[in-house]
Amino acid sequence: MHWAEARQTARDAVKPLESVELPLADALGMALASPVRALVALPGHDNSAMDGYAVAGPGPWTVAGAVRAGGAPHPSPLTPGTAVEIATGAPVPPGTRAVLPVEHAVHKGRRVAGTVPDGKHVRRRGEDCPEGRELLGTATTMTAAGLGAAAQAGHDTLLVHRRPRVAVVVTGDELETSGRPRPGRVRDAIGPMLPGLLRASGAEEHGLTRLADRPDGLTEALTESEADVVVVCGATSAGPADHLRGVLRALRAEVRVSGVACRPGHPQLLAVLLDGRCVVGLPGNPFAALAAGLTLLQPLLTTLGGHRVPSPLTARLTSPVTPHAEDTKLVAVTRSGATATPTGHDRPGSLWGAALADALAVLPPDWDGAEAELLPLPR
Ligand SMILES: Nc1nc2c(c(=O)[nH]1)N[C@H]1C(S)=C(S)[C@@H](COP(=O)(O)OP(=O)(O)OC[C@H]3O[C@@H](n4cnc5c(N)ncnc54)[C@H](O)[C@@H]3O)O[C@H]1N2
Ligand code: MOO
Repeated sequence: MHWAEARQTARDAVKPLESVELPLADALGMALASPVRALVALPGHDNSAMDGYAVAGPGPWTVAGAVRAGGAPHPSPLTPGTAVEIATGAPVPPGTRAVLPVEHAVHKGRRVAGTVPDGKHVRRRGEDCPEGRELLGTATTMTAAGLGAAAQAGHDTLLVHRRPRVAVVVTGDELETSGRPRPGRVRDAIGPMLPGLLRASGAEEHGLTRLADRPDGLTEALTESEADVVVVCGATSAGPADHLRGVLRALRAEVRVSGVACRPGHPQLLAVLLDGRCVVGLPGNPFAALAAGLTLLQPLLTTLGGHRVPSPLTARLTSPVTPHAEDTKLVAVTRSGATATPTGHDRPGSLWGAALADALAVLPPDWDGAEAELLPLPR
C-alpha cells in the first residue's frame, strides 16, 4: 500500500475514544470533546489598562480616593473635574472618561493635570470575548495557553477524549535490556524509544511485555491486554521467527495494512481484532520501527485521542537526495527555517541519524526535488 494511503487507512480505522471530565491541569495535551465557551464576559468589568488616574471631564482634576485591583469599587460615580488613583485591572468608576497613566500626570498639590484622549486606557467589559462565545472548538489539543484561556473563561474542568492506552510487546530472542550486548546479541532499542513516541501522540503506555520468538506468548499478549492498541515490535517479516501474521490469522483479525511501500518501515502492519482493538506491527530494525511509528501508529493514536490532523509541514532539502524508484523514502533531517538538511547515518538498523534529526522528510517515488513534507520527531 502507498505510504499516504496507509496513513489515511490508520486514521480511518478507529473513532475517537469516549470523553472524560478532567481538572484543567490534567488536560494538557488532550483533545476537547466539546467546545470551550466563555462562561463570563472577558474582561468581566470595565477596568483600567494602566496604573494612573481615572479622570472625569477636562483636567486638571481633584483626586478623590483610590481604587485597587481586587479592592472595593469607588463608592460613587466620578463627577467632571475629579479623578481617582487607579491600579491596572481595577474597576473604573462610572463617569470615567479615560485613564491618565501615572508617568503622564503632573502633580499640583491634591490636583493632577495632563492630557489624555477620551476612552484611552479603559478596557471595556466583554471587549476581548463576550459571554457565551466559543473560545476553542471540539478537537482542539489543549496547550499551556489553552488551559490558561479556559481558566480565564471560568472553567475548572474540561471534557476531553481519554488518552489511548497502548500495550507494547517487544519480541526477539537476541535482545538484551541492559549493558553492552554479548556477541551475537543486540540491545533493545525500540523499548526505550516508544514511550516518547506514545507521549507525543497523546497516548500512554499500558505495560511492556518481552517475548521470545514464539507464537504462544504473542497470542496471549494480544488477547489478554486491556489496552486500546497493542504494538508488537520485531515480528513483522516473513522469517521463521516472525509469528505476528500467523497469530493474527488464527485470531481472525482483519489486517487493514499489510506492508507499506516505504523505506525503511516496509513490513509494518495494522490489524483490527474481533473486539475492535488494534494491533500495529513495527519492524524490528530500529529506524524502520520509528518510521513505521510515524506512518501507522501516530495517525491511529491521534484519531483515538480525538485530535485534528495537523497541517503538513514542508521544507526544501539543502542537499540532493535520490528518491527510491517505487517506495516513499523517509529521510532523517534537521530543520532550519524553510530548509532541512539530511543528517545521514539513517540506515534501517541505525537510530544514529534519527537521533541527530528533528524530523523525517517524506520523499515519494515521483518527488520533484523541491519541497518535501516533514514529520516532526518526538522530543
Ligand atoms: N525475506 C525477507 N526478509 C526480510 C524482509 C523481507 O521483506 N523479506 N524485510 C526486511 C526488513 S525491510 C525489515 S525492517 C525486517 C523486519 O523484520 P522483523 O520485524 O521481522 O524483525 P526481526 O527479524 O526480528 O529483526 C530485524 C532486525 O532488527 C533487530 N531488532 C529486532 N528487534 C529489535 C529491538 N527491539 N531493538 C533493536 N534491534 C532489534 C534484529 O536483531 C534484526 O537485526 O526484516 C527484513 N527481512
Ligand atoms: O523497510 Mo526495512 O523496514 O528497510 O528496514
